[in-house]
Amino acid sequence: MAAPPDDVLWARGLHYAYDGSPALQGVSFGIREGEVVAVSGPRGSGKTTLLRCLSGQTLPEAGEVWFNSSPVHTLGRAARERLRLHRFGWIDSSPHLVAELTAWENAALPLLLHGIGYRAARKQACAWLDRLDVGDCARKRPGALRQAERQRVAVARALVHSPAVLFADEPTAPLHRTDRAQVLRTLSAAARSHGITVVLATHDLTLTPTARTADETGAVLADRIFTLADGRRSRTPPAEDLPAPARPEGAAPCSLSV
Ligand SMILES: Nc1ncnc2c1ncn2[C@@H]1O[C@H](COP(=O)(O)OP(=O)(O)OP(=O)(O)O)[C@@H](O)[C@H]1O
Repeated sequence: MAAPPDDVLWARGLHYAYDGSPALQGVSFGIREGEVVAVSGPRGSGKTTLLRCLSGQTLPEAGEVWFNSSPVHTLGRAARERLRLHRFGWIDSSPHLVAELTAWENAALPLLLHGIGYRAARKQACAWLDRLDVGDCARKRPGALRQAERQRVAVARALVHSPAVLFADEPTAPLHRTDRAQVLRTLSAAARSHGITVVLATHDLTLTPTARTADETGAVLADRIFTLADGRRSRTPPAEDLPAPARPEGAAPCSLSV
């Protein structure tokens, strides 16, 4: 099947089931280079499974996933791991940092795994921590950081090697309301300023009483919203593919120097 010409990452007819219970039922998806797409839907609608299939962590039972000209769905485990290490970034809802390493060492991990020298890796990691407003935490270990600071370190780690595609799975779920919008704006602005494509799984506004504004879910920062329900793409307006609100150059508002 030929790739859509403008899509950096695309999938067709994805099916996946856990022990016979379907999580994805024929989902197709595409994202252009530099685009920020929010994957929305209620709990259990298949957002995480979709991101895992798109990023090569999970092989779909049927369907195709292509990253540029690479057929992710047919690559072996080692090739998919290389793809994830070099071309993708991943942010989870919980910041899984290495407790024994400092914040900058955690942020530098992808670079160190790429074989970049210690000094250069530290410089790049500290620059990202600065951009994400946690530069003063660089020498602290995760245990000495607040949850929001740990999540910013995890964001720095996901961006430090300038991945082609960043997958963010409910990255603000554990944060307080006041931190959510700021972390999302920072993430979005950092990705946009570096031309990084973003697939952001975010909970359904209507089902999340703690999220009072679209800004807190990332929806307002996205170029498009792709809505899932029961493992299928939801066709229910108005949530499907809403254009982002008009804003200069499509950029998210952000006061940080990213
Ligand atoms: N490891 C697993 N084993 C069994 N069932 C699973 C597993 N992971 C997910 N599921 C089920 O698959 C379906 C889709 O789950 P998924 O986590 O992809 O949805 P989600 O939209 O990300 O949900 P949430 O917002 O709660 O994270 C759900 O019914 C879920 O219970």
